[in-house]
Amino acid sequence: GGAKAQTSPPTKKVSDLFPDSSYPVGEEVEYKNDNAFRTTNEEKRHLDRMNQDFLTDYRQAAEVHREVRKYAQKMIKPGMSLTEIAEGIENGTRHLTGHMGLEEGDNLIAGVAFPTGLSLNHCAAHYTPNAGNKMVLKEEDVMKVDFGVHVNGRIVDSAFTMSFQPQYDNLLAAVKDATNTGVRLAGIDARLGEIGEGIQEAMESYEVEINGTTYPVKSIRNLNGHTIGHYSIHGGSAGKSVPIVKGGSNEKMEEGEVYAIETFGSTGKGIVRDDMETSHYAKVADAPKVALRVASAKTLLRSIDKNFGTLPFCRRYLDRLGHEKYLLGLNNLVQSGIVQDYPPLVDVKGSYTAQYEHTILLRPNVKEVVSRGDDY
Ligand SMILES: O=S(=O)(c1cccs1)N(Cc1ccc(F)cc1)Cc1ncn[nH]1
Ligand SMILES: [Mn+2]
Ligand SMILES: [Mn+2]
Ligand SMILES: [Mn+2]
Repeated sequence: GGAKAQTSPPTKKVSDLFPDSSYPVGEEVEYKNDNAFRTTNEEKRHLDRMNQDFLTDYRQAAEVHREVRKYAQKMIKPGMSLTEIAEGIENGTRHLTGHMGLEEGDNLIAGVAFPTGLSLNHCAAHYTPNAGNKMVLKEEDVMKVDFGVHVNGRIVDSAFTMSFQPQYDNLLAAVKDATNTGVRLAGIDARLGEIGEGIQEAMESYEVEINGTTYPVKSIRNLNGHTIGHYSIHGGSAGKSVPIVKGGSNEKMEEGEVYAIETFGSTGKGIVRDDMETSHYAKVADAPKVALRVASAKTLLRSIDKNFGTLPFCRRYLDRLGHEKYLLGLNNLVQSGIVQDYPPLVDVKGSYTAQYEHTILLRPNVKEVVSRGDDY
């Protein structure tokens, strides 16, 4: 394409590709039934027009996400190390937002919103390589690519699954269908429990044959979608969860909320537990002011505050900022309740899990699937 086309690897800021902040609007879906009035209601449209900066920031982050994942889907091949995959995605996000995140505070303006999840096979979420990781993507792997982009704290949390053998196609189809069902059922006044029921029904209508054995696809019952707040990946203490199985709460979705609709399918037990070495961490929003005994914990906490705030980070990001021998301090911050650790979440060994995730905006007059692309 002309001057307006993105390079591969992606290097051009999207703010240069879309002058006057004219980023693509996400998929707009009208509200149904009792909320259908919102489409034309002047007061709701006025409220929406008042959110221009919020919408522009969200759409810029979403465009970065689409362009980076398009590159990732093309470049990721078996034989590549997980580290080079993660760094390729993170550097794409940094170049396209124009924020490399090396100077203090820079990553809080725009850039990487949380660690690049590259969870394999029975591992469903929160896995990214730590320094020294030698893992290489294999042809038989099922990899969940879950990464975040933010602009001024407006976080796009979106994920997809990559596989290289057709035997996994039905597993991926089940989860893509389940996530799209969740996106369709979501809306102002939609009840969280009913969304979970619909997701599970779609998910569990599939089966998949892998290496000669046929498995029913199960919805992972202790994983869920979630609200997203300003610089807050799970909507903080008032955050809501979107179940992906029946039996959830009667609570309703509300006007102005932002949700990550994510579903996970599995050929295993359909339950995950913590396992393996932790890579993902985040400062707790209303953390207690604890007197820190460990000196290194103090300097580390100052760096976390200045570079990530409450955005999740991983050990590789601390390495990149020049921190060394920080593990004692980091573990002290976790023990003190100042930083939350997010260990990898795994189903049983030998099982296969898949994920799709979109971020949706419950605007006053319309539902916008801001992370929608022509890929998923
Ligand atoms: O499972 S969560 O911890 C959660 C918390 C409350 C409801 S769901 N989590 C939030 C998160 C935690 C750490 C991260 F580095 C990034 C995100 C969901 C998620 N993980 C990846 N994409 N979405
Ligand atoms: Mn900028
Ligand atoms: Mn995610
Ligand atoms: Mn999420």
